[in-house]
Amino acid sequence: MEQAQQLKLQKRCCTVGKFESFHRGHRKLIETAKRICSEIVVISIRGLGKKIFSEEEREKIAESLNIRLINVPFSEIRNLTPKEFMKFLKDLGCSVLVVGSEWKFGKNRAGDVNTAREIGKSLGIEVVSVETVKEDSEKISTSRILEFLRKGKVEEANKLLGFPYFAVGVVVKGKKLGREIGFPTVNIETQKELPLPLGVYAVRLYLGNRVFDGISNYGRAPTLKNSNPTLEVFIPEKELPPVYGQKVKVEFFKFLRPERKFNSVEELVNQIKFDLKNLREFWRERVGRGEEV
Ligand SMILES: Cc1cc2nc3c(=O)[nH]c(=O)nc-3n(C[C@H](O)[C@H](O)[C@H](O)COP(=O)(O)O)c2cc1C
Ligand SMILES: Nc1ncnc2c1ncn2[C@@H]1O[C@H](COP(=O)(O)OP(=O)(O)O)[C@@H](O)[C@H]1O
Repeated sequence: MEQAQQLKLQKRCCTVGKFESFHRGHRKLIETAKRICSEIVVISIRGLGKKIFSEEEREKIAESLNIRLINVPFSEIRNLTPKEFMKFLKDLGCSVLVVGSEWKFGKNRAGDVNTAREIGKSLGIEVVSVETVKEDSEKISTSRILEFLRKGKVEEANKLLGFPYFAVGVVVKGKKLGREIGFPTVNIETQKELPLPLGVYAVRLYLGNRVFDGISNYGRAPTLKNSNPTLEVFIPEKELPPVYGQKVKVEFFKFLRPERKFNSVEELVNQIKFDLKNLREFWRERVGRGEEV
């Protein structure tokens, strides 16, 4: 084996932060770490800031990135001085620390990358800093992504994330009214409250090892039900197998329109037909732009 490769195999790269969303900034850190180390540990400080994924969803992302995710409550580390914090990393077996250039750490955020480098020398931890990843001259952050999601700006949020925003949930029984009006939907109980405005979205449904393009209504269905906000997905031109109790994933691509209360079922049906036209248009444009289908 080549010597450089052998050295890489012995190294454990660690990276520290909230890591709520694994956005493009976070992923640049992980990619940098993967070039240096064979093992990557993401030390995720919990209990700070805004959330856009459930814990299980974050674990799924970590799995897909082939990294080890260690969740550490903020209360456990909040009083550690920079020196104590670096010692904590050493005890976790970190030989390299990969962080963003603006990273601050330790009690009262007293330490920065230079402090880490200095302390790291005596502990045998190499510190690698990564330049801030920006979009439109502004740092990519989970709170920026959340702002976009809250406004229904799904495409903008996805651009910062670097992957489609998604929700995992379990298929539950609906009222079966959808079937009566010609649009049977899969009703999904999500693990988190969606930060999205109530309305209609272009989505992709992952069911076992099958993937379906679909349209979802996230809302109360005020025309027929007036329920608590529920995520429902209709798959055009496909008959789905019975899936109650199954875990599914829904990826969001575009907000098509806000949810409305219609005066009659006929009006609702006509609107859904129009939504389906818009959905087809959306996928066509996406293919036209050369984005993956
Ligand atoms: C694409 C789509 C858009 C919808 N938009 C609305 C809407 O704007 N307002 C509304 O009251 N119901 C709307 N619905 C209907 C309800 O979301 C729901 O499908 C219906 O009440 C059936 O519920 P069930 O699955 O419990 O039977 C829409 C459904 C679909 C598939
Ligand atoms: N846009 C970015 N570009 C580069 N590194 C980033 C970016 N955002 C966060 N990081 C780094 O990722 C690690 C985790 O940061 P985190 O606390 O999750 O940041 P945020 O909440 O701003 O997304 C830190 O080392 C931080 O410096």
